[in-house]
Amino acid sequence: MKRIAVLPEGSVSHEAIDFLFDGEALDLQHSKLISDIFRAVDSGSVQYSVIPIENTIEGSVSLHMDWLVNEVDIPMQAEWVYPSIQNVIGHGNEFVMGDGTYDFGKITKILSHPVAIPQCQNFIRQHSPDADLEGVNSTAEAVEIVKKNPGKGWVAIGTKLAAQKHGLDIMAERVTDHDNNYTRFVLIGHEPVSIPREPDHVKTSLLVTLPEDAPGALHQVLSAFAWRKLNLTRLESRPTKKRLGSYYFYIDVIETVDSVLLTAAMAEIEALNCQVRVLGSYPCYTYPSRK
Ligand SMILES: O=C(O)C(=O)C[C@]1(C(=O)O)C=C[C@@H](O)C=C1
Repeated sequence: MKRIAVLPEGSVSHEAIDFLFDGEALDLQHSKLISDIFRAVDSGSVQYSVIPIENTIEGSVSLHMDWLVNEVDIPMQAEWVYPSIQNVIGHGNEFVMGDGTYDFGKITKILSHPVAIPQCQNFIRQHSPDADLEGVNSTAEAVEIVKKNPGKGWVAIGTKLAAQKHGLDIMAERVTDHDNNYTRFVLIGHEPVSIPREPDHVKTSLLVTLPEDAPGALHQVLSAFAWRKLNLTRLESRPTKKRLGSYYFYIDVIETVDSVLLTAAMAEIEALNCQVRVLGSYPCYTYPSRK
């Protein structure tokens, strides 16, 4: 049975890993902190860890991308996209009105993961503009905190799974600003992983650092992919954190790392005095396609 570190029961990450393995029995080690989830592979307590890296509404989960690059050296072994369906969860009796609907104006505090709160801005602005907003370690933790604090007017933004686990009410369903709210997850680990279905495609993630003061260097890097007709699906700059104005480029390519074309492109980029680090070459799965 695969041992996998993941955020607490009822988190979006938990729902997402169950989807990836399609009901396969897994030995899930739930941890409260994403930092512990990153470290779990290196400490040997698990084979793989589940890391959310990008969201449709919020974009990159920068903290997690930075951890992948700066804090650990663990390859990505699979990527999948899963819907982040967020709901308002609370002790319904604190807010219920005579007609059975909820008075969201009575909400004093909304707790959730800092990435989930901005996904629901419109709902919050419209229904509970005066509520305090508090970011916690996961959507599941937010639901647990609300459960333990009845009578205070607190609600959480989280999954139905978490509401069920803690016996709380779903006061409003699907409250994200856009229906197509998906999160991209990666599985990191030192060994390739077997997943019980065919991937949609294979991708390689590269981290490219340009030489200093080299005008046109990024253009030349991109040309190495372009003239080989290699399909890039992500290009993002992040600060190297070494000095202001110094960046690395995070590049995803739809190709396996050992393909002739990508090997040649990487050699060309290195010949430009760029540093190239392979963060992983892995199968990708898209919800809900099940090949
Ligand atoms: O808090 C959770 O439920 C998580 O799985 C974490 C996380 C994230 O870090 O992006 C995952 C997806 C959600 O959209 C919001 C939060």
